[in-house]
Amino acid sequence: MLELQHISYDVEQDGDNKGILRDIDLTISERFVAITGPNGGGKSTLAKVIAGILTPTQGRILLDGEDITGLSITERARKGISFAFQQPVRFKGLTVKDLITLASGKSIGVPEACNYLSEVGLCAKDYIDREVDASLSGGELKRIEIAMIMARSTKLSVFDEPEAGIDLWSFSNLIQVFEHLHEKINGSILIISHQERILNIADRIIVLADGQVQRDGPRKDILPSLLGAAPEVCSALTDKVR
Ligand SMILES: Nc1ncnc2c1ncn2[C@@H]1O[C@H](COP(=O)(O)OP(=O)(O)OP(=O)(O)O)[C@@H](O)[C@H]1O
Repeated sequence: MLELQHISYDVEQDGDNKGILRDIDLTISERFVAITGPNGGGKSTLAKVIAGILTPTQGRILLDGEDITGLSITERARKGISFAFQQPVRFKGLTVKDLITLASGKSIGVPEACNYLSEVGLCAKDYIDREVDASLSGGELKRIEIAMIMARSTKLSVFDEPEAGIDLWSFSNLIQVFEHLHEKINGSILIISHQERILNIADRIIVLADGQVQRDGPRKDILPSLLGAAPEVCSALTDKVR
């Protein structure tokens, strides 16, 4: 269970303090939680604060009751937080199999590594020995990153807009991947998304706007109002996958 207690994140702008996150209080224990809301609302910043990439100006973060606010990304990863970037990282010199094996933390054979690739819709034999370098497309890289997170199977997996940079055809496969993850993952998935089809598989939806939690509740209570909602939320929901 992840607890965010009075989390604020300020930046200095033109000599003033600008509140990017403002007094956020959330407890996340559901299996699949989506964070959505208008552009610039603070979603990516919140994901980075959870992963340990940014340190909050105020507040505490607890994972299963343990205060992890002062821990680095690596220490948090060890405690069981995985983070998938909007723009995945390339690892020159390592193959796809190397990365999946590293992520799983144990020695796994080619068939098992291939299973993870198949689950994210990649034809395993074409990818298993490929180097994770600039020759992979953004969508391929994103799916490899999701396969790594599946192999890690941590307490909390955070995905920042997994749909970004993925074509519509691959996006349909990605939805299936997340539906599958929802069924089989042991921990929680926290996913930042503007996509109705992703929000549609969430147990809970949190709407972040202007650095604050604007709405929060079970999908059935939040999604209908979002779909008929304020213009800026609607455009944020529809603008993203092109
Ligand atoms: N280091 C920084 N300095 C100044 N402003 C910042 C900084 N980091 C973030 N911001 C601003 O904070 C706001 C929130 O940014 P963030 O990326 O968290 O939004 P988001 O909800 O993820 O947006 P999107 O839906 O467009 O991805 C934006 O207005 C952004 O420009």
